[in-house]
Amino acid sequence: MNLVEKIRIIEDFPKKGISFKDVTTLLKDGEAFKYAVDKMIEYAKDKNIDLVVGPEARGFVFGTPVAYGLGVGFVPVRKPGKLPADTLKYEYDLEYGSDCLEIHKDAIKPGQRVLIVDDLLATGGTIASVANLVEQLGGEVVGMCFLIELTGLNGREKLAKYDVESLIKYEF
Ligand SMILES: O=P(O)(O)OC[C@H]1O[C@H](OP(=O)(O)OP(=O)(O)O)[C@H](O)[C@@H]1O
Ligand SMILES: Nc1ncnc2[nH]cnc12
Repeated sequence: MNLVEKIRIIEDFPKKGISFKDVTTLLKDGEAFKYAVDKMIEYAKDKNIDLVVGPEARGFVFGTPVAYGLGVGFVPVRKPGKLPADTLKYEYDLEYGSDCLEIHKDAIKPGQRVLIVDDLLATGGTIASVANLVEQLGGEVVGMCFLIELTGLNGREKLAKYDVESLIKYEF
């Protein structure tokens, strides 16, 4: 199956100069969605994963079916103020300003093997922050899997010490 055909590209969204890769057109195609999730499961199945971790919001959409397929739990990394129990916070820089992500302090036990899943790797800022939170809790990031990678933004450089997989690559 050619997953590229399932991604809608909207130029200059959400602002001028951004070529937005819309995954909703893939998600609404059951066969394509299953194929993409199955490919992610295939990548992870021999890595002895204990937990899948995904960032809000599109990381939930791909991370939860991958966790289900691997027969393991899913841990959400959320935007500020959304998680009810004690959290660990990580603030990271954006092109303009900064953002913050949170994880429950009791979400990961030291030594657990973690797969991080998200829909898209751009600058790598989000997932580098997710990996930092996982490692602060003693988790071991044994793989990262994305539906889409924007290779021109060099997100992999931020993730150089990790095993990174993406199913679809665009330059930008
Ligand atoms: O590699 P980066 O430069 O960090 O960009 C990639 C992130 O950007 C999007 O999340 P965002 O929070 O923008 O949107 P969402 O809430 O729709 O997931 C996307 O889902 C990735 O998580
Ligand atoms: N170009 C892009 N398309 C969709 N989601 C994104 N998140 C960051 N950059 C993106």
